[in-house]
Amino acid sequence: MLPEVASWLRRRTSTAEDWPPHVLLAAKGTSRISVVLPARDEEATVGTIVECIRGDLVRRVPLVDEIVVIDSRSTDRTAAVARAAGARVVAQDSVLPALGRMSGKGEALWKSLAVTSGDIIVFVDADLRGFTSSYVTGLLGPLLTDPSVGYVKACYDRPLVDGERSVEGGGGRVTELVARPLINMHWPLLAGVMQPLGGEYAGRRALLERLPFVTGYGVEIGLLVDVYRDSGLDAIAQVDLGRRVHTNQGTEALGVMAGQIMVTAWSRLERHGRMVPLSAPSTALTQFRRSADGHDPRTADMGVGERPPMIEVPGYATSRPVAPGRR
Ligand SMILES: O=c1ccn([C@@H]2O[C@H](COP(=O)(O)OP(=O)(O)O)[C@@H](O)[C@H]2O)c(=O)[nH]1
Ligand SMILES: O=C(O)[C@@H](COP(=O)(O)O)O[C@H]1O[C@H](CO)[C@@H](O)[C@H](O)[C@H]1O
Repeated sequence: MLPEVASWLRRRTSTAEDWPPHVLLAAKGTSRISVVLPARDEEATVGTIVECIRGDLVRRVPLVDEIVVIDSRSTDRTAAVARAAGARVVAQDSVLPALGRMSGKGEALWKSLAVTSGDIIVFVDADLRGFTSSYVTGLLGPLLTDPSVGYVKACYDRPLVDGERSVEGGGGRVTELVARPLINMHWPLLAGVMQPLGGEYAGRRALLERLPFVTGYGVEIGLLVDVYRDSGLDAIAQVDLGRRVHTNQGTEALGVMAGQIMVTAWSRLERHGRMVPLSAPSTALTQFRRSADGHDPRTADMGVGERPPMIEVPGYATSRPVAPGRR
Protein backbone atom coordinates (compact mmCIF):
# COMPACT_ATOMS: atom_id res chain seq x y z
CA MET A 1 0.00 0.00 0.00
CA LEU A 2 1.36 3.44 -0.89
CA PRO A 3 2.50 5.41 2.19
CA GLU A 4 0.15 8.24 1.20
CA VAL A 5 -2.76 5.77 1.28
CA ALA A 6 -1.73 4.36 4.66
CA SER A 7 -1.51 7.90 6.02
CA TRP A 8 -4.89 8.83 4.55
CA LEU A 9 -6.48 5.72 6.03
CA ARG A 10 -5.23 6.65 9.50
CA ARG A 11 -6.26 10.31 9.29
CA ARG A 12 -9.48 10.15 7.32
CA THR A 13 -11.22 6.99 8.60
CA SER A 14 -13.64 7.17 11.55
CA THR A 15 -16.65 5.25 12.80
CA ALA A 16 -20.31 6.23 13.15
CA GLU A 17 -19.90 6.10 16.93
CA ASP A 18 -17.36 8.92 16.71
CA TRP A 19 -20.18 11.29 15.67
CA PRO A 20 -23.03 11.34 18.22
CA PRO A 21 -26.04 13.48 17.20
CA HIS A 22 -25.62 16.05 19.95
CA VAL A 23 -22.05 16.77 18.83
CA LEU A 24 -23.27 17.24 15.28
CA LEU A 25 -26.14 19.48 16.37
CA ALA A 26 -23.64 21.71 18.12
CA ALA A 27 -21.49 21.78 14.97
CA LYS A 28 -24.40 22.25 12.53
CA GLY A 29 -24.64 26.01 12.89
CA THR A 30 -26.51 27.45 9.94
CA SER A 31 -25.72 24.53 7.62
CA ARG A 32 -28.80 23.06 5.99
CA ILE A 33 -28.81 19.28 5.55
CA SER A 34 -30.75 17.37 2.89
CA VAL A 35 -31.08 13.59 2.86
CA VAL A 36 -31.82 12.17 -0.60
CA LEU A 37 -33.02 8.66 -1.36
CA PRO A 38 -33.01 7.54 -5.00
CA ALA A 39 -35.80 4.99 -5.26
CA ARG A 40 -36.96 2.72 -8.03
CA ASP A 41 -39.57 0.19 -6.92
CA GLU A 42 -38.56 0.28 -3.23
CA GLU A 43 -42.04 0.22 -1.62
CA ALA A 44 -40.92 -2.55 0.76
CA THR A 45 -38.12 -0.58 2.39
CA VAL A 46 -38.28 3.14 1.63
CA GLY A 47 -40.91 3.93 4.28
CA THR A 48 -38.97 2.42 7.15
CA ILE A 49 -35.84 4.33 6.19
CA VAL A 50 -37.66 7.65 5.90
CA GLU A 51 -39.51 7.12 9.20
CA CYS A 52 -36.23 6.29 10.95
CA ILE A 53 -34.49 9.43 9.71
CA ARG A 54 -37.53 11.59 10.45
CA GLY A 55 -37.99 10.20 13.95
CA ASP A 56 -34.35 10.35 15.03
CA LEU A 57 -32.93 13.28 13.08
CA VAL A 58 -35.83 15.62 12.46
CA ARG A 59 -38.18 15.26 15.43
CA ARG A 60 -35.89 14.02 18.22
CA VAL A 61 -32.70 15.85 17.17
CA PRO A 62 -33.36 18.63 14.63
CA LEU A 63 -30.30 17.84 12.50
CA VAL A 64 -31.82 17.03 9.09
CA ASP A 65 -33.73 19.81 7.34
CA GLU A 66 -35.38 17.81 4.56
CA ILE A 67 -35.84 14.24 3.38
CA VAL A 68 -36.38 13.93 -0.37
CA VAL A 69 -37.15 10.72 -2.22
CA ILE A 70 -36.46 10.86 -5.94
CA ASP A 71 -39.01 8.51 -7.48
CA SER A 72 -37.05 6.96 -10.32
CA ARG A 73 -39.89 5.72 -12.52
CA SER A 74 -41.20 3.31 -9.91
CA THR A 75 -43.99 0.99 -10.99
CA ASP A 76 -44.98 0.12 -7.42
CA ARG A 77 -46.22 2.24 -4.45
CA THR A 78 -42.81 3.73 -3.68
CA ALA A 79 -44.03 7.33 -3.95
CA ALA A 80 -47.12 6.81 -1.78
CA VAL A 81 -45.19 4.89 0.87
CA ALA A 82 -42.39 7.48 0.99
CA ARG A 83 -44.88 10.36 1.21
CA ALA A 84 -46.84 8.66 3.98
CA ALA A 85 -43.57 8.22 5.88
CA GLY A 86 -42.92 11.95 5.72
CA ALA A 87 -40.63 12.42 2.75
CA ARG A 88 -41.06 14.96 0.00
CA VAL A 89 -41.32 12.88 -3.17
CA VAL A 90 -40.15 14.20 -6.53
CA ALA A 91 -40.55 12.31 -9.77
CA GLN A 92 -37.19 12.07 -11.54
CA ASP A 93 -38.62 12.96 -14.95
CA SER A 94 -40.41 16.04 -13.62
CA VAL A 95 -37.09 17.74 -12.86
CA LEU A 96 -35.51 19.94 -15.56
CA PRO A 97 -37.77 18.39 -18.25
CA ALA A 98 -36.35 20.74 -20.88
CA LEU A 99 -33.05 18.85 -20.59
CA GLY A 100 -34.69 15.62 -21.69
CA ARG A 101 -34.89 12.29 -19.88
CA MET A 102 -31.85 10.25 -19.03
CA SER A 103 -32.01 7.10 -16.95
CA GLY A 104 -30.73 5.38 -13.90
CA LYS A 105 -29.57 6.12 -10.42
CA GLY A 106 -27.06 8.79 -11.43
CA GLU A 107 -29.81 10.73 -13.18
CA ALA A 108 -31.91 10.60 -10.02
CA LEU A 109 -29.03 11.84 -7.87
CA TRP A 110 -28.05 14.62 -10.29
CA LYS A 111 -31.61 15.89 -10.41
CA SER A 112 -31.82 15.85 -6.62
CA LEU A 113 -29.40 18.79 -6.62
CA ALA A 114 -32.01 20.86 -8.45
CA VAL A 115 -34.82 20.14 -5.99
CA THR A 116 -33.05 20.28 -2.61
CA SER A 117 -31.83 23.20 -0.51
CA GLY A 118 -29.14 21.64 1.68
CA ASP A 119 -25.58 22.91 1.91
CA ILE A 120 -24.73 19.28 2.65
CA ILE A 121 -26.44 16.43 0.83
CA VAL A 122 -26.53 12.87 2.16
CA PHE A 123 -27.33 10.07 -0.29
CA VAL A 124 -28.89 6.87 1.08
CA ASP A 125 -30.09 3.95 -0.99
CA ALA A 126 -33.78 3.14 -0.50
CA ASP A 127 -33.38 -0.65 -0.51
CA LEU A 128 -31.52 -0.97 2.78
CA ARG A 129 -32.56 -3.38 5.50
CA GLY A 130 -31.52 -2.82 9.09
CA PHE A 131 -30.95 0.88 8.37
CA THR A 132 -30.21 3.06 11.41
CA SER A 133 -29.96 6.84 11.56
CA SER A 134 -26.30 6.45 12.52
CA TYR A 135 -25.72 5.94 8.77
CA VAL A 136 -26.66 9.60 8.33
CA THR A 137 -24.94 10.99 11.44
CA GLY A 138 -21.79 9.02 10.62
CA LEU A 139 -21.59 10.50 7.12
CA LEU A 140 -22.28 14.01 8.46
CA GLY A 141 -19.58 13.83 11.14
CA PRO A 142 -16.50 14.77 9.10
CA LEU A 143 -18.43 17.31 7.00
CA LEU A 144 -19.85 19.21 9.99
CA THR A 145 -16.60 19.26 11.94
CA ASP A 146 -13.86 19.67 9.32
CA PRO A 147 -14.16 22.29 6.57
CA SER A 148 -11.32 20.61 4.65
CA VAL A 149 -13.52 17.54 4.04
CA GLY A 150 -15.84 17.82 1.02
CA TYR A 151 -16.97 14.23 0.44
CA VAL A 152 -17.57 11.30 2.79
CA LYS A 153 -18.01 7.65 1.79
CA ALA A 154 -19.42 4.91 3.98
CA CYS A 155 -17.65 1.65 4.59
CA TYR A 156 -19.25 -1.43 6.14
CA ASP A 157 -19.43 -5.19 6.15
CA ARG A 158 -21.42 -6.33 3.12
CA PRO A 159 -23.01 -9.77 3.44
CA LEU A 160 -24.81 -11.30 0.49
CA VAL A 161 -28.32 -11.98 1.74
CA ASP A 162 -30.70 -14.25 -0.12
CA GLY A 163 -33.84 -14.79 1.94
CA GLU A 164 -32.75 -16.55 5.14
CA ARG A 165 -29.29 -17.29 3.76
CA SER A 166 -26.52 -14.78 4.44
CA VAL A 167 -22.97 -15.12 3.17
CA GLU A 168 -20.65 -12.87 5.19
CA GLY A 169 -18.42 -10.84 2.90
CA GLY A 170 -20.32 -12.06 -0.15
CA GLY A 171 -21.78 -8.66 -1.04
CA GLY A 172 -20.20 -5.82 -2.96
CA ARG A 173 -19.61 -8.20 -5.86
CA VAL A 174 -19.04 -5.51 -8.49
CA THR A 175 -16.87 -3.60 -6.02
CA GLU A 176 -14.60 -6.57 -5.42
CA LEU A 177 -14.48 -7.92 -8.98
CA VAL A 178 -14.48 -4.71 -11.03
CA ALA A 179 -14.23 -1.39 -9.20
CA ARG A 180 -11.49 -2.19 -6.70
CA PRO A 181 -9.06 -3.65 -9.28
CA LEU A 182 -9.74 -0.78 -11.69
CA ILE A 183 -9.17 1.84 -8.97
CA ASN A 184 -6.00 0.13 -7.76
CA MET A 185 -4.68 -0.05 -11.33
CA HIS A 186 -5.40 3.49 -12.42
CA TRP A 187 -6.01 5.59 -9.28
CA PRO A 188 -3.84 3.83 -6.64
CA LEU A 189 -4.08 6.79 -4.25
CA LEU A 190 -7.79 5.91 -3.90
CA ALA A 191 -6.97 2.32 -2.88
CA GLY A 192 -7.83 3.14 0.75
CA VAL A 193 -11.48 3.82 -0.08
CA MET A 194 -12.94 0.55 1.19
CA GLN A 195 -16.36 0.79 -0.46
CA PRO A 196 -15.94 2.93 -3.60
CA LEU A 197 -19.36 1.89 -4.93
CA GLY A 198 -21.24 2.08 -1.65
CA GLY A 199 -24.56 3.86 -2.05
CA GLU A 200 -24.29 5.86 1.19
CA TYR A 201 -22.21 9.00 0.90
CA ALA A 202 -22.42 12.72 1.48
CA GLY A 203 -20.94 15.87 0.03
CA ARG A 204 -20.97 19.63 0.12
CA ARG A 205 -23.30 21.15 -2.46
CA ALA A 206 -20.54 23.59 -3.41
CA LEU A 207 -18.49 20.56 -4.53
CA LEU A 208 -21.22 18.33 -5.95
CA GLU A 209 -22.75 21.08 -8.10
CA ARG A 210 -19.51 21.62 -10.03
CA LEU A 211 -19.04 17.97 -10.90
CA PRO A 212 -20.65 15.93 -13.70
CA PHE A 213 -22.93 13.04 -12.64
CA VAL A 214 -22.65 9.86 -14.67
CA THR A 215 -26.08 8.35 -15.18
CA GLY A 216 -26.98 4.76 -14.34
CA TYR A 217 -24.67 2.91 -11.99
CA GLY A 218 -21.56 4.79 -13.07
CA VAL A 219 -22.37 7.61 -10.67
CA GLU A 220 -20.36 6.37 -7.68
CA ILE A 221 -17.08 5.62 -9.42
CA GLY A 222 -17.48 8.74 -11.54
CA LEU A 223 -17.97 11.00 -8.54
CA LEU A 224 -15.17 9.38 -6.55
CA VAL A 225 -12.60 9.90 -9.32
CA ASP A 226 -13.90 13.39 -10.08
CA VAL A 227 -13.87 14.49 -6.43
CA TYR A 228 -10.33 13.20 -6.15
CA ARG A 229 -9.23 15.09 -9.26
CA ASP A 230 -11.09 18.25 -8.28
CA SER A 231 -10.18 18.47 -4.60
CA GLY A 232 -7.51 15.89 -3.83
CA LEU A 233 -7.41 12.81 -1.62
CA ASP A 234 -7.60 14.70 1.67
CA ALA A 235 -10.97 16.20 0.74
CA ILE A 236 -12.34 12.66 1.03
CA ALA A 237 -13.14 10.91 4.31
CA GLN A 238 -14.74 7.56 5.08
CA VAL A 239 -16.85 6.42 8.00
CA ASP A 240 -17.36 2.85 9.16
CA LEU A 241 -21.14 2.36 9.51
CA GLY A 242 -20.84 -1.26 10.61
CA ARG A 243 -22.94 -3.50 8.38
CA ARG A 244 -25.03 -2.96 5.26
CA VAL A 245 -27.77 -5.25 4.04
CA HIS A 246 -29.64 -4.33 0.87
CA THR A 247 -31.64 -5.98 -1.89
CA ASN A 248 -29.08 -7.89 -3.93
CA GLN A 249 -29.59 -8.03 -7.69
CA GLY A 250 -28.88 -11.09 -9.78
CA THR A 251 -25.72 -11.74 -11.76
CA GLU A 252 -27.19 -10.69 -15.09
CA ALA A 253 -28.20 -7.26 -13.74
CA LEU A 254 -24.79 -6.86 -12.10
CA GLY A 255 -23.20 -7.57 -15.46
CA VAL A 256 -24.79 -4.42 -16.84
CA MET A 257 -23.75 -2.52 -13.72
CA ALA A 258 -20.17 -3.77 -14.10
CA GLY A 259 -20.17 -2.66 -17.71
CA GLN A 260 -21.39 0.81 -16.76
CA ILE A 261 -18.62 1.09 -14.20
CA MET A 262 -15.97 0.02 -16.72
CA VAL A 263 -17.31 2.48 -19.29
CA THR A 264 -17.20 5.22 -16.66
CA ALA A 265 -13.65 4.35 -15.68
CA TRP A 266 -12.66 4.39 -19.34
CA SER A 267 -14.27 7.81 -19.79
CA ARG A 268 -12.21 9.23 -16.87
CA LEU A 269 -9.00 7.69 -18.17
CA GLU A 270 -9.68 9.01 -21.64
CA ARG A 271 -10.68 12.46 -20.38
CA HIS A 272 -8.15 13.05 -17.64
CA GLY A 273 -5.36 10.71 -18.48
CA ARG A 274 -4.21 8.48 -15.73
CA MET A 275 -2.30 8.81 -12.53
CA VAL A 276 -0.09 6.00 -13.70
CA PRO A 277 0.91 5.38 -17.32
CA LEU A 278 -1.38 2.93 -19.15
CA SER A 279 1.76 1.09 -20.16
CA ALA A 280 2.50 0.40 -16.50
CA PRO A 281 -0.68 0.27 -14.40
CA SER A 282 -0.21 -0.34 -10.71
CA THR A 283 -0.35 -4.05 -10.02
CA ALA A 284 -0.81 -3.87 -6.23
CA LEU A 285 -4.37 -4.70 -5.17
CA THR A 286 -5.33 -3.63 -1.67
CA GLN A 287 -8.32 -5.50 -0.23
CA PHE A 288 -9.89 -5.16 3.21
CA ARG A 289 -11.04 -7.65 5.83
CA ARG A 290 -12.89 -6.81 9.02
CA SER A 291 -10.57 -7.03 12.04
CA ALA A 292 -11.09 -6.66 15.78
CA ASP A 293 -10.36 -2.93 15.69
CA GLY A 294 -11.58 -1.97 12.23
CA HIS A 295 -10.23 -3.23 8.96
CA ASP A 296 -7.16 -5.21 8.00
CA PRO A 297 -5.77 -4.07 4.61
CA ARG A 298 -4.12 -6.85 2.59
CA THR A 299 -2.19 -6.15 -0.58
CA ALA A 300 -1.93 -8.80 -3.29
CA ASP A 301 0.03 -8.64 -6.52
CA MET A 302 -2.34 -8.68 -9.50
CA GLY A 303 0.54 -8.44 -11.92
CA VAL A 304 0.87 -10.97 -14.74
CA GLY A 305 3.81 -11.99 -16.96
CA GLU A 306 3.68 -12.97 -20.65
CA ARG A 307 5.32 -15.64 -22.75
CA PRO A 308 6.15 -15.08 -26.49
CA PRO A 309 4.49 -17.12 -29.28
CA MET A 310 5.88 -20.66 -28.98
CA ILE A 311 6.78 -20.63 -32.66
CA GLU A 312 9.42 -17.99 -31.84
CA VAL A 313 11.12 -20.21 -29.25
CA PRO A 314 14.44 -21.49 -30.65
CA GLY A 315 14.37 -25.29 -31.17
CA TYR A 316 10.61 -25.55 -30.70
CA ALA A 317 9.92 -26.70 -34.28
CA THR A 318 12.62 -29.39 -34.10
CA SER A 319 12.32 -30.52 -30.51
CA ARG A 320 8.56 -30.92 -30.03
CA PRO A 321 7.18 -34.44 -30.38
CA VAL A 322 5.90 -35.46 -33.82
CA ALA A 323 3.25 -38.15 -34.31
CA PRO A 324 4.56 -41.33 -36.03
CA GLY A 325 4.42 -41.05 -39.78
CA ARG A 326 4.18 -37.31 -39.61
CA ARG A 327 7.13 -34.99 -40.26
O1 LIG B 1 -32.71 3.58 -12.19
C1 LIG B 1 -32.50 3.50 -10.98
C2 LIG B 1 -31.82 2.40 -10.37
C3 LIG B 1 -31.66 2.36 -9.01
N1 LIG B 1 -32.16 3.37 -8.24
C4 LIG B 1 -32.02 3.34 -6.78
O2 LIG B 1 -30.64 3.42 -6.44
C5 LIG B 1 -30.37 2.62 -5.29
C6 LIG B 1 -29.32 1.56 -5.63
O3 LIG B 1 -29.80 0.84 -6.76
P1 LIG B 1 -29.85 -0.78 -6.75
O4 LIG B 1 -30.42 -1.27 -5.47
O5 LIG B 1 -30.54 -1.17 -8.01
O6 LIG B 1 -28.31 -1.14 -6.85
P2 LIG B 1 -27.52 -2.17 -5.92
O7 LIG B 1 -27.65 -1.64 -4.52
O8 LIG B 1 -28.16 -3.49 -6.09
O9 LIG B 1 -26.14 -2.10 -6.42
C7 LIG B 1 -31.71 2.02 -4.86
O10 LIG B 1 -32.30 2.84 -3.87
C8 LIG B 1 -32.52 2.06 -6.14
O11 LIG B 1 -33.92 2.11 -5.92
C9 LIG B 1 -32.79 4.46 -8.81
O12 LIG B 1 -33.20 5.39 -8.10
N2 LIG B 1 -32.95 4.50 -10.15
O1 LIG C 1 -20.97 -2.59 -4.50
C1 LIG C 1 -21.43 -3.40 -5.36
O2 LIG C 1 -20.73 -4.30 -5.87
C2 LIG C 1 -22.87 -3.26 -5.87
C3 LIG C 1 -23.58 -4.63 -5.79
O3 LIG C 1 -23.61 -5.03 -4.44
P1 LIG C 1 -24.04 -6.52 -4.03
O4 LIG C 1 -23.04 -7.47 -4.65
O5 LIG C 1 -25.44 -6.75 -4.54
O6 LIG C 1 -23.99 -6.49 -2.52
O7 LIG C 1 -23.62 -2.33 -5.11
C4 LIG C 1 -23.27 -0.97 -5.18
O8 LIG C 1 -22.96 -0.55 -6.47
C5 LIG C 1 -23.80 0.36 -7.17
C6 LIG C 1 -22.96 0.95 -8.33
O9 LIG C 1 -22.02 1.87 -7.85
C7 LIG C 1 -24.34 1.46 -6.28
O10 LIG C 1 -25.18 2.34 -7.00
C8 LIG C 1 -25.12 0.79 -5.17
O11 LIG C 1 -25.65 1.79 -4.28
C9 LIG C 1 -24.26 -0.13 -4.37
O12 LIG C 1 -25.12 -0.96 -3.60
